[in-house]
Amino acid sequence: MEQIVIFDTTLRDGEQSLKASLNTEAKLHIARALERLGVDYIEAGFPVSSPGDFQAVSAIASAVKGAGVCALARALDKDIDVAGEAIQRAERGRIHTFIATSPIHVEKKLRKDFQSVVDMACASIKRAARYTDDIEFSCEDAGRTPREHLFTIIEAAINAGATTINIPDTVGYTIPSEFGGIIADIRNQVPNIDRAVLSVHCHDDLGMSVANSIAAVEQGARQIEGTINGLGERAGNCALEEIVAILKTRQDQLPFRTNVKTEEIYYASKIIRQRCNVMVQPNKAIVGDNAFSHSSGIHQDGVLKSKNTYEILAPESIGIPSSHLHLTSRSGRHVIRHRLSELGYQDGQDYHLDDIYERFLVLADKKGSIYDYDLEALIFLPDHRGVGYELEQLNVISGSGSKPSATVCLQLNGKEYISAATGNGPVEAVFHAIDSISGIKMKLEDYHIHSQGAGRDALGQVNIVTSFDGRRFHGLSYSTDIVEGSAQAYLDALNTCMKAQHVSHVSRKAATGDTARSAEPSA
Ligand SMILES: CC(=O)SCCNC(=O)CCNC(=O)[C@H](O)C(C)(C)COP(=O)(O)OP(=O)(O)OC[C@H]1O[C@@H](n2cnc3c(N)ncnc32)[C@H](O)[C@@H]1OP(=O)(O)O
Ligand SMILES: CC(C)C(=O)C(=O)O
Ligand SMILES: [Mg+2]
Repeated sequence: MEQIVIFDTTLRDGEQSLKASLNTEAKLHIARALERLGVDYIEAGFPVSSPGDFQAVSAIASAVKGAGVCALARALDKDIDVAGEAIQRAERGRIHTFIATSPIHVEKKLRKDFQSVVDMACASIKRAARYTDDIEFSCEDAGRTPREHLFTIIEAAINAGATTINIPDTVGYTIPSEFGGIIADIRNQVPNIDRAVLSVHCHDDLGMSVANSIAAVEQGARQIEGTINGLGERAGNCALEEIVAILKTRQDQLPFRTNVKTEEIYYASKIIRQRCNVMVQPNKAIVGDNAFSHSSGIHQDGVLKSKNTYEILAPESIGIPSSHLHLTSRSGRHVIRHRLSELGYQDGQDYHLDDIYERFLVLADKKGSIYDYDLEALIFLPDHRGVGYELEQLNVISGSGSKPSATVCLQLNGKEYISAATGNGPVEAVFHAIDSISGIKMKLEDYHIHSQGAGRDALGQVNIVTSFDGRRFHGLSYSTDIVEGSAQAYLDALNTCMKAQHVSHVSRKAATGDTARSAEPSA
């Protein structure tokens, strides 16, 4: 199988797009991750641009042994000399020199004619040969350069000593069939093209950088340039993790190999996110948070039955420990049972799926995402529906300068009961209102609230111990709203108390004919 050379320019083109440039330490950290990943070349920087970048490129050239280290230079003697010096210590040092070839760039930016550009390119390549025999030449804005000009400058560059010819679509202007056509024409029309490796460097302005690079490979390009996470000028560069994953997944269409260790992709992506302070969108191919996460019930069911129903490559092959089944109100029963069984709970023994699923949907509609602790809360949360007081509505007014008050609406046996009360705080006001409905004044012995999970959508777990008539009752609730959670926990204790009252009432009556206090509502 033929090899595709993977040329990483995260530290050069990627770095150009950052709000703050990287220091040597950060660049070295990223370079190590890229070396671990197995890219063939690391374009470490543009040494003439600043003393700091010169230092960073030199440090990477000294430290990295597992990849070639490349330095960028304009077609100017000064740039070439500084680049040559920076890669001096590299085991495999490359100089990458470039000059724009499109009429727009030549005339408007460089303010030269095309022949001067060809001359500058050849002179800089010859100068680079003083430092290394590994010389890359790029025709900047090749995507908008007339074919004849491309053929002319490429032939001249190879004759001057360039060993890699790079065709950048600098402004991401071309479409795949067009870009593939440029590569095919270069291969067919440039007489000495076999003496160089043909490379491509695509930008993503129209979202086609990866497709254009693949089209180029199909037409004979053998080096792909890009960045991890698709970092780079404007809309970014071709995302190398996507290229490598495509080549791995579609061997049937693209029989090429790379030296990249795909299991290192996720690690490199994370290091680069953190060091560059640029996160990736959740739905980013290969490395986004959702790239291996399944959210809808039908997909989750499919993946649980056979992963390849919805996964075309294994997350482990990218270095992601496993795919993730994201629980939302679009999830179905299969995935709930699966996750609970992974957590050690058995349907029928610890919970009843239909029952928990109904409550799962209510919570998921409210919270958005459901985590393991939410599921566990659903198991342990007592369900008094239909067998005690249920909270219908709760309104609380609380703030500095006013006495906290609460209006509570409860339901019991199909009837609604409403009461309002004040308290020292909103929770006490709620408890007073509940007391006035039930007519049972439980004593609050203990009240604990703690967070299940972190973040703004964490669940508040409320544990309450009350006492009444010499007995203690435990109340528990989980809620995203701690006042509502307190009401639910208090009702839980109240409902248990009412059951106990009923039992003792019946048994006492049976034994003595005594009339114990009834727990019927007073409102
Ligand atoms: C497509 C790309 O990504 S190319 C790489 C782009 N990366 C960068 O520019 C990052 C690093 N750049 C820098 O630090 C600075 O721009 C430097 C050090 C390179 C140059 O700084 P300055 O000398 O102040 O020039 P400035 O950046 O303002 O302008 C660029 C000059 O280089 C010239 N130039 C641009 N490309 C080339 C080239 N490939 N070969 C020769 N000259 C070039 C421009 O015509 C302009 O020349 P002028 O001053 O005669 O008009
Ligand atoms: C320096 C060159 C290769 C470049 O980054 C571009 O043209 O996009
Ligand atoms: Mg570029």
